[in-house]
Amino acid sequence: MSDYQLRNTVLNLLLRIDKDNGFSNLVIDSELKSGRVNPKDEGLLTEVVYGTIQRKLTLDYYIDSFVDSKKKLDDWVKMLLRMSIYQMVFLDKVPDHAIINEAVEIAKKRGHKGTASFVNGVLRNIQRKGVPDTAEIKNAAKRIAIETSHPEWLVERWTAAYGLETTKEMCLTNLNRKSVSIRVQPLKITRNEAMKALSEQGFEIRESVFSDQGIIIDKGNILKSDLFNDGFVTIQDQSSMLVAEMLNVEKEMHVLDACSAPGGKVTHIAEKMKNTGKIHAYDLHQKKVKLIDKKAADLQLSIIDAKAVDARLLQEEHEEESFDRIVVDAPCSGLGVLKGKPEIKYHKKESDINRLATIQLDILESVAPLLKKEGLLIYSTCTVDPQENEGVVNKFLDRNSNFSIDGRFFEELPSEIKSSPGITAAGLQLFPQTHETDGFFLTRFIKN
Ligand SMILES: C[S@@+](CC[C@H](N)C(=O)[O-])C[C@H]1O[C@@H](n2cnc3c(N)ncnc32)[C@H](O)[C@@H]1O
Repeated sequence: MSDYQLRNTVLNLLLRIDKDNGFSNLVIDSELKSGRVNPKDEGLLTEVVYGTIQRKLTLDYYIDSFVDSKKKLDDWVKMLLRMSIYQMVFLDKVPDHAIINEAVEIAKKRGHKGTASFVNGVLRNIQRKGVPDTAEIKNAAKRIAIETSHPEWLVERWTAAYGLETTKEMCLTNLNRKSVSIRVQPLKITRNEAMKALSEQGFEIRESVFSDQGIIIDKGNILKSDLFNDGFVTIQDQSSMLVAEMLNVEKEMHVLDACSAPGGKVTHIAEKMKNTGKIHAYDLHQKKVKLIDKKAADLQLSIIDAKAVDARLLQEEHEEESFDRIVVDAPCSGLGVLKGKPEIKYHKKESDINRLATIQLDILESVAPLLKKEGLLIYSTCTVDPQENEGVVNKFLDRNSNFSIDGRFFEELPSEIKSSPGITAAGLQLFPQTHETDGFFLTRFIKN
């Protein structure tokens, strides 16, 4: 693949992610798996696609200061400018003149001579004058929003909840690439055995403190390893591993996972139960239920019964007090996973949060009667938002006096996390900047 073809592919991927609301990680993975991209170019392709999405608002701020606001740009022209400026400003692998020449070539082929000279003019101007200084933006929230490419409403919302410094740190951390962590399937391999095998294959790895099944990968592509392809390990963020760790399951228990797809946590729970007992795993979408079945089959776990049912209607499926443990890993705004799925920050609206908080509470209330007395219920989300997290927990407690937060939850947390800044009476909010994880919330209720 020539440099020109590589840049054209990057542009196509970016347009696809933008137009179809596609998840960047899925779109990139499928392109890399297609075999069309030369392995030596994989790093640059991934970096430019992610980086351009991560920095979209910053890049648009730069473009706006060089382009007349009345000029209407085609989507592809704007995206071509964004990806070119991203490389010129934030990467130093390719010289500016080569980036500009290739952008002009693409513009010539996709548009006409006029488009090419417009693209050339904007990029040469930026090369000559440099990008505008964001320090001149007086309003602090607006400045963080532009500098870290987060929508202003989100910066204001986080600032109100966690303060300006924490918000700034969180927004900056969200610009970093996501670290990969994996979980071993302990019925097939021990963590030590997996670590030894990975080290021998040249991976740089560390033990996770979140789970005795967890391994952090500092270097190496796990998707290409036999351990992954043969179902000895699965990819899971360390924060998500806490759910099964804190659920305290035992062999032969009866467990409900109300929002289960694609099956990351439910398979971990099945491993903890040593593939004995029964887990009922639900998800709203039939298509996604297939993903749970596939993950369970890959990991050779047979106790998971997956079915498409709206979790708000589970009282029609099961009798009261029939489960020892319940997990509600609720649909949420996903604002904790912006490192890996940066496009989420542009698609989410503040009004989505009200709607999601209602669904989260409805699901909790629907499954609450199904839990046995003294049973444990974990509520978790992959978001950083006080309304969806502590807010939903407190509303649930107000309306369900037979439930309380299980105080042992805080004692049982891994020692490295016990004094985490995100601990409140309602549970544990993990921030992306604190423990090398996604932003994640979890808490444990006990039924009295
Ligand atoms: C955070 S994800 C769950 C991730 C999963 N627990 C895992 O570890 O792989 C939330 C899931 O809830 C599902 N969902 C959304 N609304 C639902 C509902 N009313 N009932 C059941 N599942 C729902 C979504 O389809 C999505 O797969």
